Amino acid sequence: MTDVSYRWGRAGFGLAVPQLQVAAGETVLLLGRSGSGKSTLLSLICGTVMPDQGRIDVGGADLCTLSAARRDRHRAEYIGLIFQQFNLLPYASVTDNILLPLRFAPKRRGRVSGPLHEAARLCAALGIDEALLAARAGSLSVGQQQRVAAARALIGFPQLIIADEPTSALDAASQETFLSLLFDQARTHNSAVMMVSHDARLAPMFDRVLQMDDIAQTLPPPPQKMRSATKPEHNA
Ligand SMILES: Nc1ncnc2c1ncn2[C@@H]1O[C@H](COP(=O)(O)OP(=O)(O)OP(=O)(O)O)[C@@H](O)[C@H]1O
Repeated sequence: MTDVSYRWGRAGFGLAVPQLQVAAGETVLLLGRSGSGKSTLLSLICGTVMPDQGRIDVGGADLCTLSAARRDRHRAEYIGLIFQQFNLLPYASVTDNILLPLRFAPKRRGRVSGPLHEAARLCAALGIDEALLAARAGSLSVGQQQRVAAARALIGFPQLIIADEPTSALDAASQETFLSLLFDQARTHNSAVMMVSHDARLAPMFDRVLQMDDIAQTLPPPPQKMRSATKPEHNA
């Protein structure tokens, strides 16, 4: 992204990012204090919020030039998402959850010759027991759900995997195991991974570590209008 700025509402939190690039296959950790705008930045990269100015290139297209419907399709094709709460469909099976993005992304679907086989392969690679493939996603442990969410993001190997605090519910050893399994899969297909966390201890596992304070500026609040100077006074 280049020269991007965004403000929530008229006078809400504002963020400016002069330059941010992620190379193919790169793993990037984005660190920053609570409220510094990490999730806002991820929403801009995903095209779920549109910048007030600037360019955001994902998969060879400037998101700002796409209609809302094309942006949704573009996101499904080029970005795999792992949310903090995983956002799995609790009543659907593990397999159906993993296959879901392929419904909205024909190019990703085209890269998967046998979807059921690929879902099972990803599960095995990420340490999900084969017996769980038919289980309801909502019946799984937090650690298992996180791996299913990773398999869903990886299927069809989009160019970019975005992960918003996906390991915050796990202990340190489980976090490391999860990340190394995720990175092994992403690297085999040159998918980049950009992950947000509060936890600087994860830094050595990543190719590059970015601090919000170094890549983004918080915008000052817009000037208040001088309402009292123009408003007629009422005498009681
Ligand atoms: N939907 C929204 N509407 C209005 N303001 C919002 C919205 N989402 C976030 N903000 C504001 O943007 C600022 C940055 O929030 P954001 O969630 O991006 O930070 P963060 O670094 O991800 O925080 P955390 O680490 O606590 O998740 C906050 O002041 C927040 O109130």
